[in-house]
Amino acid sequence: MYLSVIGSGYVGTTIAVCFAELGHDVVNVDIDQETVETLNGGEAPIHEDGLADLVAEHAGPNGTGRLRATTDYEAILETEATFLCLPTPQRDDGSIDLSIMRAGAASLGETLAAKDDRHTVIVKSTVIPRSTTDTIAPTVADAAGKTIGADLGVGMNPEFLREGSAVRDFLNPDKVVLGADDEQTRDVMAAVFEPLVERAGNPAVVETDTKTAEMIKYANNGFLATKISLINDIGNVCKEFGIDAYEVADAIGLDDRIGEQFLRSGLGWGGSCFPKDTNAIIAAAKAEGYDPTMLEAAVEVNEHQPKRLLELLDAHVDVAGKRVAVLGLAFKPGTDDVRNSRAVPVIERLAARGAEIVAYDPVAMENMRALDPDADIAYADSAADALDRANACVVVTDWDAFATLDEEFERMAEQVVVDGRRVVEPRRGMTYEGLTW
Ligand SMILES: NC(=O)C1=CN([C@@H]2O[C@H](COP(=O)(O)OP(=O)(O)OC[C@H]3O[C@@H](n4cnc5c(N)ncnc54)[C@H](O)[C@@H]3O)[C@@H](O)[C@H]2O)C=CC1
Ligand SMILES: O=C(O)[C@H]1O[C@H](OP(=O)(O)OP(=O)(O)OC[C@H]2O[C@@H](n3ccc(=O)[nH]c3=O)[C@H](O)[C@@H]2O)[C@H](O)[C@@H](O)[C@@H]1O
Repeated sequence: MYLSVIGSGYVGTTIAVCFAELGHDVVNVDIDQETVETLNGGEAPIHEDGLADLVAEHAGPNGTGRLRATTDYEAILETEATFLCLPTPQRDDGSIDLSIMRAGAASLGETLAAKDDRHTVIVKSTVIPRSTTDTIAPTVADAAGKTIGADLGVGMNPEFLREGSAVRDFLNPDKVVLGADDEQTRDVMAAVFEPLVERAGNPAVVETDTKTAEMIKYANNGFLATKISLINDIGNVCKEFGIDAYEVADAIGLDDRIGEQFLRSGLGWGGSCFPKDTNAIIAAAKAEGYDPTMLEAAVEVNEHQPKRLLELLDAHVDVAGKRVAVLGLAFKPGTDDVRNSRAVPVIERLAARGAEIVAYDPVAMENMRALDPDADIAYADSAADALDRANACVVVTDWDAFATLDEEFERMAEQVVVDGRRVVEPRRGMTYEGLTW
């Protein structure tokens, strides 16, 4: 099929190149000229394992030609279905901001006004229940001067990929959720995903309506975020008793009703989605008159973890005027994304204490510098350089590279290490504190 994907970020680029890999022809529409030129040059605009090879294979001068990018929405006219992969950030009050989705939907509708045959729009972005039917579909239809159902189908297909394993996750899903409110749209969505379902060994295909598909996404993220906050809450209890929360987690993970994944207690969750999606569904539920206590508690525990890390540091070092090494800036290993990274509140608290901050991350330093250009942070070329003459070290991201550090700690003025991610091996002469172990 000939598909269009609006938005070429972590999700849009990943699904566009994977759809090309699956045999579809794809045009990626983005407003960012640099992103478009990077893709058309056969290079990946984001750092994701396996993405660069697929982009080189399908886009650019030496590619199959199945993927191209443009800033021109008109390119959508020749396609059969369009995925909307636009940002759905949070407002200051935590509620979802659909303004970018509405802008993209309006541009899409204006373009579709010139199309004669039926077109299918598939919302990929994470949107609160009823957004597709009450906001996005009407915006497209009004701008196109078309009728939902007759000449316009609008469906919802939530995405579950994780950053750092985006390509692998998309090509090996545990489920494909097809949210549609009419059979014709559902059939088009099933046809789009048919090559993926076949290649991925027949994962579950969940066919439902659009608002249920929207909710499945929030429930998925809400459950995962709450699972992490629960193991962090239990981890904080363990710490008070001098118990290793990881030993406890290993044991309870053997119960297949709990499962061993997402039991790594520590600094908690960051990223572009868990924070905004938990806040968005909380705000949406409250607007409907229900107060989701558990989800609110998950957010509260998560916000507490950076504070606990600094309390452990304070117990060993008064960092005022002292050099503190921050190891890790990305919100998790395997990505250069710093959106809502736990490094941000940790660095804020260190700065508030008057510490001299020197940070290192294998790939995310440029993004952190761009996120907060005025921050008084020195950036080191290596973990060893960050540790040089430091009076303390806090570990924020569980990069594998930090697990092998050993004699580098000799360069510290004082070997005080507070580990937020259970990644550093304690060594002789080191004052080591684990956040929940
Ligand atoms: N990042 C992730 O791991 C996942 C994100 N999602 C959801 O997918 C959606 C997109 O997220 P990301 O890909 O992370 O966003 P992103 O910020 O990485 O990419 C968004 C892209 O849209 C482009 N854009 C903005 N306005 C536009 C417009 N009017 N027309 C065309 N392009 C426009 C931007 O230039 C950017 O390239 C969000 O709703 C997010 O919650 C869902 C699953 C995973
Ligand atoms: O909607 C999204 O954007 C995505 O959000 C998460 O994916 P992602 O945020 O990329 O990364 P995760 O691997 O889920 O980690 C999220 C955060 O939880 C933290 N985490 C994860 C696992 C764990 O055991 N403990 C823990 O603290 C990580 O450090 C990270 O800060 C979900 O896992 C994806 O399924 C979803 O599609």
